[in-house]
Amino acid sequence: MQILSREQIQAWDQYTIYNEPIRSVDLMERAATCCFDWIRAQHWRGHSFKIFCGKGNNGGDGLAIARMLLQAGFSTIIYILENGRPGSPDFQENLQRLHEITTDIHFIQSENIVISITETDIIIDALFGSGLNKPLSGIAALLVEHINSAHAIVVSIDVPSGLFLDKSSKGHPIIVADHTLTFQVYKLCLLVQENAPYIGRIHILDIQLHPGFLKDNIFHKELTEPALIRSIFKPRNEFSHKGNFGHALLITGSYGKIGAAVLATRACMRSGAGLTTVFVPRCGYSILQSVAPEAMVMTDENDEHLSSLPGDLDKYAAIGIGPGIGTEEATQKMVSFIARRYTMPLVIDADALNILSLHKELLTHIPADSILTPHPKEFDRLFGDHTNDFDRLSTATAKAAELKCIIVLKGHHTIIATPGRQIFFNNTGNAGMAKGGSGDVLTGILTALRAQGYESEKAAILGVYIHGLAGDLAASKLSMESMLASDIIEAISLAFPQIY
Ligand SMILES: NC(=O)C1=CN([C@@H]2O[C@H](COP(=O)(O)OP(=O)(O)OC[C@H]3O[C@@H](n4cnc5c(N)ncnc54)[C@H](O)[C@@H]3O)[C@@H](O)[C@H]2O)[C@H](O)CC1
Ligand SMILES: [K+]
Repeated sequence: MQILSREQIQAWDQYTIYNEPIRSVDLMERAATCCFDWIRAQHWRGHSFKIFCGKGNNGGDGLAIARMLLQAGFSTIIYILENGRPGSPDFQENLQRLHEITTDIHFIQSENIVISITETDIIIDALFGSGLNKPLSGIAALLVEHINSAHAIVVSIDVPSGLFLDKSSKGHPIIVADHTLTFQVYKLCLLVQENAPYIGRIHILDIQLHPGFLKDNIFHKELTEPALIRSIFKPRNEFSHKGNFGHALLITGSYGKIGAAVLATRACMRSGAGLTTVFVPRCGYSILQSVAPEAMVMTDENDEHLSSLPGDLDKYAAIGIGPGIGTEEATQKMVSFIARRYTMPLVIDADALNILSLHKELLTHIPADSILTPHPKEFDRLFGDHTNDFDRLSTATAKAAELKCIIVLKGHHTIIATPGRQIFFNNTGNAGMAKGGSGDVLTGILTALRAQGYESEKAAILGVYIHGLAGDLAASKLSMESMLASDIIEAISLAFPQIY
């Protein structure tokens, strides 16, 4: 699914009106009908509706929904946030239609907001949608605060009012929704971590905007969906042998962090690599040999941390480096040598990223098409502090292009930024994966996919998806609270069949 900017969504609206063709007010009616159908399907009994409308088209949607609820017999009161100016034409048309069936329409025009909201109320938030042009202030801000301090279920239409679609709304007044009914496609503001407190559960309503618009335009942001994943996935040929699936090398572990090596190794083997070799300090030898007997183990001359190279790097189809390696001076030298001399793409994670942050000049040397997998803190160490997720996204886009690398910025919707300035938002995974070890598992999966011949960009999109899907399967069996990174590895076997 493409993710459109505010301007693109407005253009799509106009394209539909012109090409379907359909009158603007009828498109609003279609959008409102989708919302009404969703609301009715919730079977909220014993509740009454309080609908808060602005005077733009988001408010127009609210008025149309109010009419439908009243006609279906639901107790409904309408509140309009007055701004002293006429509403949009479609708002005015819907106000007139509503006047024909109710007088329960109230205008909010003073800072003294006395509307009582109880726990049995359902709030429909149709104050502002994609037309928001500045942070809410004055009566609008007070109204948002009033709604947020009540304990009613809040359903936001299109976006929670106060959220900008494409830029940060940090620190501004924003409705805290339980459900967001958004039209046609995801908006960027519904995918970034910083807005998680406001958006509740997202429901995409198909209001049948004209499909021609998607064919006639190019988009740079996309949600990864099963169809895309299936188009990337390469089924195994029956006549293949282990040599066809590549030899993966994992450069991992230090004293006290051999677990990271174990997790990355086991995830790599579970994700289809033909052969897996793991390079660890000597203290990791017996551990790896006992918990990962299918892997080959090579040890550094040092007991506790890595300080040398694991022989000839060119014989491996893919190399993953970083989980648990620490940042000892000798380890820094080893990472620096590999970053400078190796020419095939690497999967670079965890402490290897921290080492790059300590020697930023290395960034320009890392092999093209390498996959970097930072979480937000590692990302900021690499590329500088960011105050919000939108800025982080812009930097990821720019740096992926500049360094010709794939940047996998880990989060609720992990972001994959490509050298071609394309951004993919992953849509699998859950909060149960926010635990130590999950990242090591991802490194193993990505290295395995690279070893099997997937190009880096495809390996990143597919690997992040599989990782999240395995996490979802683990959570459904074991709960988000109790699942461990090892459980994600076990669930990889169940995740693959789901994308065949
Ligand atoms: N294709 C679709 O997605 C459809 C969307 N619909 C709905 O229309 C809104 C967008 O409507 P629009 O009139 O462009 O904008 P808003 O209703 O969000 O508000 C605009 C209104 O408010 C004023 N304003 C903006 N910011 C502020 C502020 N901070 N304080 C005070 N006033 C502000 C602005 O000047 C305008 O007057 C979309 O979200 C959908 O809900 C269609 O119904 C169907 C198709
Ligand atoms: K809204």
